[in-house]
Amino acid sequence: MTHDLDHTHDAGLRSWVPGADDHPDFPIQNLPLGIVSPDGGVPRAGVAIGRHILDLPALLATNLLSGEAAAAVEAVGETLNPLLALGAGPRRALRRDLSALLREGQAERRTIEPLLHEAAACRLHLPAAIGDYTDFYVGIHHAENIGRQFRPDNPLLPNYKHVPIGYHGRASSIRPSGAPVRRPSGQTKGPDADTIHFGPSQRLDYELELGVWVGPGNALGEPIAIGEAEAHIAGYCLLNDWSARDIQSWEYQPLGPFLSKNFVTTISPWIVTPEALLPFRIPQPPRPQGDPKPLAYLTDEADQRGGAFDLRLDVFLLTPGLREAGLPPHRVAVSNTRSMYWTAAQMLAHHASGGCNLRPGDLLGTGTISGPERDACGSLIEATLGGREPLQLASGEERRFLEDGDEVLLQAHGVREGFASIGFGECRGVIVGASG
Ligand SMILES: O=C(O)/C=C/C(=O)CC(=O)CC(=O)O
Ligand SMILES: [Ca+2]
Ligand SMILES: [Mg+2]
Repeated sequence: MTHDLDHTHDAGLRSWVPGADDHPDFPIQNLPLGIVSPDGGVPRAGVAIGRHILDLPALLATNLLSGEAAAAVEAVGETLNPLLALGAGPRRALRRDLSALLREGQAERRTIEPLLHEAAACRLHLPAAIGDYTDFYVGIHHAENIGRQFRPDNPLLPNYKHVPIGYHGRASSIRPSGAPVRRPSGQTKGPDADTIHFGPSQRLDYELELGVWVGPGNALGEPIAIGEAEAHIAGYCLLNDWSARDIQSWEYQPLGPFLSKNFVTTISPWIVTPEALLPFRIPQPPRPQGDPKPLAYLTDEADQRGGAFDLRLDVFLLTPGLREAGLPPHRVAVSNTRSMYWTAAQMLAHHASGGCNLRPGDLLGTGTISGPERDACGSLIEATLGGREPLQLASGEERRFLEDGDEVLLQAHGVREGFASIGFGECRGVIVGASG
């Protein structure tokens, strides 16, 4: 990696903000950036610290931020795009200053305390205006599992281990955590049916993914070298690529997913920075024997050494039956980003390799991240083997696919001995009935 662990990562670091040290997602070692409306006010930049959000424009007005950090906040309006565009320098300066200002023993505590909002009283928005969204397919276990269902004779197509496969998604329907997910209607054809039908999807599913936020980006026609790719990544979020499997299986050939995946995509609203995730970087897991070496434009020594992540991923399902019985959400899966066949840098370098320009605030999805086991599946179509083996819930309910009123919650956490654990915050959505 291009930078190192520093004092902001120390496990012993404590914050004066009440509750921050014990927060499962947002201790002082994380400091993710977002756009919030405190108490219905105008959207502005904020940083999550425990159960609170620090108002960044208000902090700027105190003159407590140093030059480069102040420039980062000055750039921001109602979206973080201008800050993402500045790249790593100002973002790191801001992290250093925030870490110092929120640290236990900070003499300016009395000045900063009034600038904190209770997160529960804030509305969280999309952190950036997303110009373009692309979804990859780097979860190799998912690709094998779902490939087996869509193409039993040919699950993993021959290009998979050479090309980071992706499809262009839809930016307009990306929503922050908590927004309702309306069941889409669409065209379907049962496997043995001879008629084609239009109506509400009967095989509604979720997909457990990470989102990758693009930073500075490239000019049209000027590819990003793999060794430079990290410098163009501004941060990460959780991403749920809601998918209507019945619509998908009928529409997807030969051009790929279209309406089956563009009705809504949910993301967690905090941008977790590459700096915060530094302790959880790992070498790229070695490719299985016999797999081809990636081409040179996808190969970088530093990326191989530390371009992958060790992040625990969880999927929970809360149904109306569980809710009414006062039972906890059902844990459907525990997975890990180690199952990514390609790194974020490889995704980004590949995307730009033909000259396509990536712009600040563009979003890349990794694709569904499933582990090899049944209880590590990042989608229901995998977990229930296409609906053949439904989930059995403590409420007595069964689930093959999502029903109206079901809520899906995704989580991601970095957990490593000797370091503070950090999380991504919430990525949740409740299914509401189809319109009309
Ligand atoms: O293999 C297929 O035809 C379809 C795959 C998907 O539905 C997955 C997709 O959106 C990419 C991913 O999430 O991995
Ligand atoms: Ca997907
Ligand atoms: Mg989608």
